[in-house]
This record gives sequence, structure tokens and C-alpha cells, in this order.
Amino acid sequence: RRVRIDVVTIFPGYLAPLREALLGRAIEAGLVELGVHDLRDWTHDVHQAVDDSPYGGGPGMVMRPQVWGEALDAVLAAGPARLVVPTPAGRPFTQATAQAWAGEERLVFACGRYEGIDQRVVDSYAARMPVDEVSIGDYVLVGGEVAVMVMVEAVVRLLPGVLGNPVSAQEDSFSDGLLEGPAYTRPVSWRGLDVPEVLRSGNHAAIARWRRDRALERTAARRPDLLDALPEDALDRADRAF
Ligand SMILES: N#Cc1c(-c2ccc3ccn(Cc4ccc(CN5CCCC5)cc4)c3c2)n[nH]c1N
Repeated sequence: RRVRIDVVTIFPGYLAPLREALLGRAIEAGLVELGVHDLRDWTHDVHQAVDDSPYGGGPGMVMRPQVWGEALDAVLAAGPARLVVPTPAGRPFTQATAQAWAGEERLVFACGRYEGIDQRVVDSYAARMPVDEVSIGDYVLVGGEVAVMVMVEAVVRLLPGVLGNPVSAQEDSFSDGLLEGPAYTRPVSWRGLDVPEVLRSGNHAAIARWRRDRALERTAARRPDLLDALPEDALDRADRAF
């Protein structure tokens, strides 16, 4: 299956890293088509203005609807898509969101800057296609480009053929509801620190038990919210020690 991803931004160069490494190979393999478009290509004034002062006052500038309308009409002319608009005020982007979008044929990302995009852009497209206003986390960025990089990576890694070891896409730390535990490789001793004995014991039941214990311990310490969200039957008696 192939996915067509289009990104509209005033900083197209910001998205260049998407063509590196894993994603670059997915594009070369034809699993992903990526189009990055400069919003200013759809301005008509000599200053290429994309922003203006906010109605009702307030800090900063807001991105004008007309330019976005012409840009998105042009990009969306290629066929139906899901429109994704990163914003600090968006619904949380999660692994479940990435899984859902990995099944889409086309994703179009609108990268805002300044204080965001005139709301009528989202409202006008929401009338005729799925539009998701999403946030990648509870911290404030300067624009949507970094968020798009995060979301594109999270989605593309789920596409069949992109990852060398597809099993890990299912075994993401968020798939059994716990954070993954510590990982080790050679040498067995490094700067006076040794690999836990059990991992070299060959006792696969003990190894599985140890790994689950470490995952529970870490989740309880760092993400107690994930523990609370576990379904009732997810923790057995041995688990409850944490
Ligand atoms: N995803 C995601 C995001 C973003 C994000 C995404 C897209 C854009 C477009 C512009 N900005 C900058 C900005 C910054 C602050 C505000 C809030 N206002 C400031 C004064 C009154 C409220 C509005 C916009 C963006 C930020 N930030 N954090 C995330 N998780």
C-alpha cells in the first residue's frame, strides 16, 4: 500500500530531513510519496504576505485564510485526503492516531506559524473532508513543521515494508500498555556496569518475568497514568507487586 503525503509550509526547507534515512528509503521504495509545498507560492502580492493582525486584538499575527485556501485547493485537487492541522489546541496525537492514519491513502499537513491559521480554513474544509486539529504534546512550539515531522515518522514507520523488523511496530511500548524496560547488548561489562545475569541465563520464562517486572517498575515510576489506564485483567498477581 502506498501513502501520498503533502505538506504546506512557509519553511519547506524545514521538512528536508524527511527525505533522509528510513523515510528516504521508503520514498525511494515507492511506499511513500512526499510533496512539500511553499505556501508563499500562492501569494500574489510583492510582499508575499501570509499573515495579518488578529481580530479582537491579542499578541502576534494570524495566517490569512485566502492564501491557505488557494494552496490547499491546489494540493487537494489531486484527490480526497485527510487534512491534518497541528496546533497547540489540538486533540492529542497518539500511537492510535498514527495507526489510524497509516491506513489512509492521502494525508495533507497544513503547517501554521505565527499564532496559527484563521479558523475558517479548518471550518471550510471540515465541511467536505476529515480534518484533524492535533497536538503532539503539552509544550509550545513556534510552528507546525516539527510536529509534522513527528507525525509523519510515527505514521510511515507503521507502513508494511518500511521497517526492517515489522514485529516491533506491533510491540511498541504502548501496545501492551506499559513502557518498555531497559535494553542491553555487548560487552557484558562496561565501565564497571554488568548486564543483568538473568538476561544471559537462557531461562526464557525468567527473562520474560524480569522484563515485565522492569516494565512495570518503570511505568509505575514514570507513567503511573498508564497503569491506571490498564484494563482490569491486564495485571496478574505477580504484576501487582509494583
Ligand atoms: N502540534 C503542535 C504544537 C504546537 C504548534 C503547532 C502549530 C503551530 C502554528 C503556530 N504555532 C505557534 C503557536 C504558539 C503558541 C500559541 C498559543 N497562543 C499564543 C498566545 C495565545 C495562545 C499558538 C501558536 C504552532 C504551535 N505547539 N505545541 C505543540 N504540541
